[in-house]
Amino acid sequence: MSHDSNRPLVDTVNRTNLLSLAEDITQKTKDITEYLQANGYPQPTLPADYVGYPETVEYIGLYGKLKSSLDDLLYLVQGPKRHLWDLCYQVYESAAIQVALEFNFFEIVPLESQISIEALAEQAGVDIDRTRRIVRLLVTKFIFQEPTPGYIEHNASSYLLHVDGEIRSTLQYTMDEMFKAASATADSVKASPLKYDSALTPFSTRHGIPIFKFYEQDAQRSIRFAKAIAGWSKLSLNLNSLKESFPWSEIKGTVVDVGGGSGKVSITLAQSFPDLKFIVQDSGDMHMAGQSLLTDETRDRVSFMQHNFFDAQPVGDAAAFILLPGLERSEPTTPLLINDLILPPQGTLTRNWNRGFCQADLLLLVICGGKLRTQSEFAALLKEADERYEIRNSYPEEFMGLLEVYLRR
Ligand SMILES: C[S@@+](CC[C@H](N)C(=O)[O-])C[C@H]1O[C@@H](n2cnc3c(N)ncnc32)[C@H](O)[C@@H]1O
Repeated sequence: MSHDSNRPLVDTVNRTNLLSLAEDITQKTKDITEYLQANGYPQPTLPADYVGYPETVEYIGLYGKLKSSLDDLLYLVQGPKRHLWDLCYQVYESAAIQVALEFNFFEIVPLESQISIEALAEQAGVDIDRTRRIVRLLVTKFIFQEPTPGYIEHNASSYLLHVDGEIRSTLQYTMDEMFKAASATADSVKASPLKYDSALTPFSTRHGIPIFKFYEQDAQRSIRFAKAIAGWSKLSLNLNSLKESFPWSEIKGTVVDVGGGSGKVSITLAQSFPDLKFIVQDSGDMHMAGQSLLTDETRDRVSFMQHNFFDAQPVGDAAAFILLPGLERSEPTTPLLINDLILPPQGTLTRNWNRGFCQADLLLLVICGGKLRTQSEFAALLKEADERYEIRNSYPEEFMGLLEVYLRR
């Protein structure tokens, strides 16, 4: 989605009037209903296995506008005390999801039928009392349902966590190592209130070592992290926009995907551009998760290489580098493609979109002392590394931005 479509439109709604907001919500709901009808989508009724939501730019835009008004109405109707009350309880809701994930509740509850809470507890190896209390809180948050007292079945969200191991990994690593790291954020700021870097992060405050050292030492969590990154792209990122934002069919040869994780991006590109080969470089054990993502049409063209991107780049003569370069030894036309979020200028986004960017920005702070950057901040950072870097194109597509950078020769 281009940011233009997210910019606040001239807004005639009185956002501090309940009925004015409610009428706006009715109108925006009608817009969605009409969009679904006109484009042949069913109206959502949410059976557990329902996955029919359009993943189109138009639908995401319509949904975002409705959500903004729903948020405004809720805040107006509940007021600050209830709002702060809810914020406090978010911690305990996360605690419940943490236990459900750790003890495999999502896989234990069968796909098509109910299970008694007793049987769930027994298979999970947790006492009935705590199992019951945890699932009952989750049911109120649209995770599982309890159609008959004492019996649990999937709703659409828990169903997705049952069937999709990558999305499940995204929730698991978030509620495990990342949630623990996030809870050490104030401690980390206290330890160094006026400056931060990639060594002093909430993650290292909580776990004792920086994030990628942590994964180097823990093969199981490293594989889960690779799957989790692939899961993120299913939940929020639109890989299609990456396919469209650069003329991949015009380059020939090998693309080096630096810090490419499990290779999800390369494999997706390889499926659409059969003339390109990819080398996925990563310092961790990510390739183990990547092997299982390969398909027959991509197996010969996507390879994995363990490589620390702080060491000299072993591949020269590449067609393109995603993220970090070995540009000196490649043609001057070889682009460095930085695939990252590009922060739009402040004040140009709706609150929903702004929240999404701010959340990702804090995630980077917590895990590696990183941050989101605007295009001009990227330009300044690149110049710090080498004066000759030039950004020639940018595609600030929602959460799949791309900067096309060249080394001037
Ligand atoms: C957020 S993930 C991105 C994965 C992939 N590019 C994607 O978009 O799906 C960052 C990746 O960088 C890798 N990484 C971190 N430090 C590295 C280093 N020093 N050398 C190589 N890879 C590194 C991590 O192992 C991880 O897979």
